[in-house]
Amino acid sequence: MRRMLSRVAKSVQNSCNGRSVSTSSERSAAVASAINRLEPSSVSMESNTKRTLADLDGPQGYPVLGTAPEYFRKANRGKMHEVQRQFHQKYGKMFKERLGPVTNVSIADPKIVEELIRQEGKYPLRPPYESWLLYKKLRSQKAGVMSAVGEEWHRYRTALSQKLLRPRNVHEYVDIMNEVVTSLVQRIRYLRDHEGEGSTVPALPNELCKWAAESIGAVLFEDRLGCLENQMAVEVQDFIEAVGKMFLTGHQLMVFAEMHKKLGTKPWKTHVQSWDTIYRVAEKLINKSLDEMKRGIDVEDHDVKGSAFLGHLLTGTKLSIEEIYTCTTELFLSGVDTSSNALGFAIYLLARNPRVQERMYPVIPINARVTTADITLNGYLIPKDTCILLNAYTMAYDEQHFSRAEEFIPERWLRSESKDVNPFSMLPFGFGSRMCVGRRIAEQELYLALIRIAQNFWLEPASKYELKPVLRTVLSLGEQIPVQFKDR
Ligand code: HEM
Repeated sequence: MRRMLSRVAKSVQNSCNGRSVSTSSERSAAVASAINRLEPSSVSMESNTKRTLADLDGPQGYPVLGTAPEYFRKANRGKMHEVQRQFHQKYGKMFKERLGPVTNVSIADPKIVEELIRQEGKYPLRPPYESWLLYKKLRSQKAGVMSAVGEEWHRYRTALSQKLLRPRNVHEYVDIMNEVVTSLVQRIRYLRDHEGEGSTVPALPNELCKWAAESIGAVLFEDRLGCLENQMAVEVQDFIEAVGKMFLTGHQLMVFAEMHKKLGTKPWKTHVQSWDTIYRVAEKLINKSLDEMKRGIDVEDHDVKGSAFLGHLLTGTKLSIEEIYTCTTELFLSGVDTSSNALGFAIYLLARNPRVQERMYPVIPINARVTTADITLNGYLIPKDTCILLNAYTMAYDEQHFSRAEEFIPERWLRSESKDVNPFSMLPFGFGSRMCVGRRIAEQELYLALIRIAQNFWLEPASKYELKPVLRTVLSLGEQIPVQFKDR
């Protein structure tokens, strides 16, 4: 981690000196993986108990609908993480609920999270939304690394991990990512001076989505998409909006997706249109990059290389061309809402406290697994195919796991201070062989962006706007961030 930071710092320094050096040849040692630090703790499997799902407590809910109406109540819309937290407060660290036809088990205790994850098989299963599967069937579209299951997923994952998770490979993108951050800083300054009031930047969350799209685009296509230009390509803005809508409607269609499809409801139609736009724009960008690569080969011009990432998928893996398109599309869309919201919440919190920590807003507040075999969890026999919700948000606010849980105490994450923290109480990128494949990319993007923003601006709270976070699969910022950017 220290090496990664020093590599990042070097690039930041270079960009401050107004130059950018290519350091692709530099060998960097592997960033210490959090996974390797996580040794199994003494978890009791309690296999001698006979408790089953029937013995597990939880909210009763309504006939047929179960607890679904609770989440669609006006006051609770977009706040599933809060509702889950309230259920945990009432029913304890493990409860069950029926969401329409599906029974879910929710857990919010690091020991139980560890117990679950230590029992994962070769192909961990994070449940894809039913609406995604319905869309793919409708358009005869293959699943990619985010949505595939079993052996298919494992093949994709193996092909992608080499480029995306090896620190040495990720470091090669530091300079281009840093150039993207330079554009972001310029854009913030421009919007603040020309369109903002009182040093604020209107619609900042959308600008941060553009930054995230530009940044992941730079990795996947090794090209600048122009998202942070005053006149950006309409198509990429369409893509960003479509990603937001796809995640929002995917969340809304979490229960009864099939029924929405049959009735042709508005969320279903929006969902389909959003996916169509996502695939259309991504395909165009991939085509452009592949054409460039071909042109370089045809004219034997070594300066025209196209994307090293796509080149690797084409020549270094056995993925078919269709699989390359699908996986690249899923990586592109996964990199937008996640990194942008993480950066936005960090900016917001920095403005309120320079010693801020972003864990207060884990952007994936609820992760999930489907059991691939019968298992014992916290003394309960959980059958195969049960959906388990891992409630990071609830754990983050639990005094049992974090003292003064509601306060900003960034020092708690210093190595010297964090020895009493159970690592399974905070897994922002998930865990195990199915953890976030973009983790190293996201960390590098965020270090660069936060360092450069802090170097350029003094952040202060603004009264003009209000933060209204909404859960739309990813915990998102809403329309505005109440922050003032003062020049340093
Ligand atoms: C701060 C930013 C990010 C956060 C907090 C985040 C978080 C997560 C989490 C919690 C998961 C589920 C892991 C699990 O089930 O154990 C995940 C999966 C995934 N993420 Fe990220 N992510 C971020 C950025 C990115 C970026 C930039 C990319 C694109 C390169 C990306 C691509 C993916 C993909 C493709 C998956 C599915 C992996 C699989 O199923 O094998 N993420 N992410």
